Amino acid sequence: KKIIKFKGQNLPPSPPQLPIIGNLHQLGALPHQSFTKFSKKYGPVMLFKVGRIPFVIINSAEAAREVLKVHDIDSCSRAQLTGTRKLSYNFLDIAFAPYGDYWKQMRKICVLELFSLKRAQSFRFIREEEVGSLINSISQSALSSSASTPVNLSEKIYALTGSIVFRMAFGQIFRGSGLDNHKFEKLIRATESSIGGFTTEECIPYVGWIVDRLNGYHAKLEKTFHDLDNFFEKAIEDHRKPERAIDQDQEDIIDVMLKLEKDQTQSGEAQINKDNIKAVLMNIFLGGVDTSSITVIWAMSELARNPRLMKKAQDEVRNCIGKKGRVTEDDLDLDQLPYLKMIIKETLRLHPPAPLLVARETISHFKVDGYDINPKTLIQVNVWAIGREPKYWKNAEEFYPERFTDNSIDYKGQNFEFLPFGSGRRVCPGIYLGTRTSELALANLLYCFNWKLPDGMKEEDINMEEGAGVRLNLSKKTALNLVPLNYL
Ligand code: HEM
Repeated sequence: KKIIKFKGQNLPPSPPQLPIIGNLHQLGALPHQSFTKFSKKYGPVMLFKVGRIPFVIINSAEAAREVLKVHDIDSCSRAQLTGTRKLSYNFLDIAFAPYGDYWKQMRKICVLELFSLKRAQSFRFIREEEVGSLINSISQSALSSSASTPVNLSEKIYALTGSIVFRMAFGQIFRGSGLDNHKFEKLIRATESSIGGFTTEECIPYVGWIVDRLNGYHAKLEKTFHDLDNFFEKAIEDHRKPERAIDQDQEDIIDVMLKLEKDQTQSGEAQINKDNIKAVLMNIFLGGVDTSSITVIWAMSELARNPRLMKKAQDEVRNCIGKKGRVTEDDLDLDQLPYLKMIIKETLRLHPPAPLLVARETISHFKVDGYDINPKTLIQVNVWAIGREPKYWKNAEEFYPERFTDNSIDYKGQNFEFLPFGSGRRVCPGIYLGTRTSELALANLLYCFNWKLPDGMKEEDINMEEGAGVRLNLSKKTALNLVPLNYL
């Protein structure tokens, strides 16, 4: 039937497939890297199959523009997968909800209420306090002599973004929530590994369920759901308690969602209920914690490898801030730290936290680069490959923030050679929140400390390999350990 259906179509080229599994064996541990290699042979638009599921991989800015701009509406749904269905309370979230009226409504709430500029700025005190705690905790390891001990910066930065997102979503309850950083990280990792990917049964019908049963997929999914749900349930119920009275400018995400729920119930158009709130909270954890921490960790790794850039960045921040003691968000607003912002851009170019964006599912037929793309095809835009393509970037593999001097290339989704936040209808709504957190943390790390490599280590020894295994986000394989020396 399929041969008849697709007869006469010009499908994108594919590497040879094996029966049943298709191209599964060719994806490797880091699929974005495998796709980049294959595109040298098969071109910028390729068709892969994982079992029976067709994926189109986009590896050029021109093709990305065709998909995300020209055919945005034809390609802006999401696949309805088992793990995602469960953890999103049957697609009541924003990130994984299929395109339709429900998603449009949630996206509107998200843009106008949850992540608006005003709301994001109201969380400023949280970001500044938590960055302050990070600096204090590093200061304890940083004696002014060379006897300081290395700190595991990866762990510290992850704890920072975790605490910020936690407080934004739940108010003050992190430390009293019964979850410590470690348990919290485990829960997020478990959620990440169950979401966004397929079960074997989805790829290989009839027999795949045996593999899912043997590897305990469903039991793990149930446990993750149960842990997450218990936690959200308690947080929401705590917020409903009558004794909770807070000022409007101190509202967290749960407060805002509960207020919307109440308003809608009163006006008789109830759309939001507890499950919607839980699903949105899940998105905020997945979208907000890893992405910003990964950005700061890669940025510090690149700078530690390159003392010239590290000094230039520190000189900029220190000349601007003087003896004030801390960098605040006012300093970021005043456009006084252009080099710092270029470092964040360059980090997002070489190390985009979501190297393949979030897979989109096509709604209708369209053509890209002359190839037919059919409905129900998954599309993955390889922004990692596009960000390293010599056609768009001179000395593309080099970390060189100066490349952003005097040009208007930005990450907001209009420059298709640089798409760390995606583009079009599904573009990340957390751009401001994500970049603010990363900039503030990096600026303070550079301002407050001089950084040395642990004894016996040279710049070229810093391991810059990417970590495999997590489906959505691309972290550094090994932790970054550096020795802090107090500057002030
Ligand atoms: C450096 C930080 C961040 C990066 C690099 C990033 C990247 C992305 C990317 C690539 C997408 C998919 C876009 C697409 O499908 O075309 C996305 C979607 C999303 N992000 Fe972010 N993100 C960041 C921070 C955040 C933060 C802080 C939040 C919220 C607290 C957030 C919430 C979301 C949500 C809800 C979506 C789904 C949008 C939809 O499908 O309509 N992100 N993000």
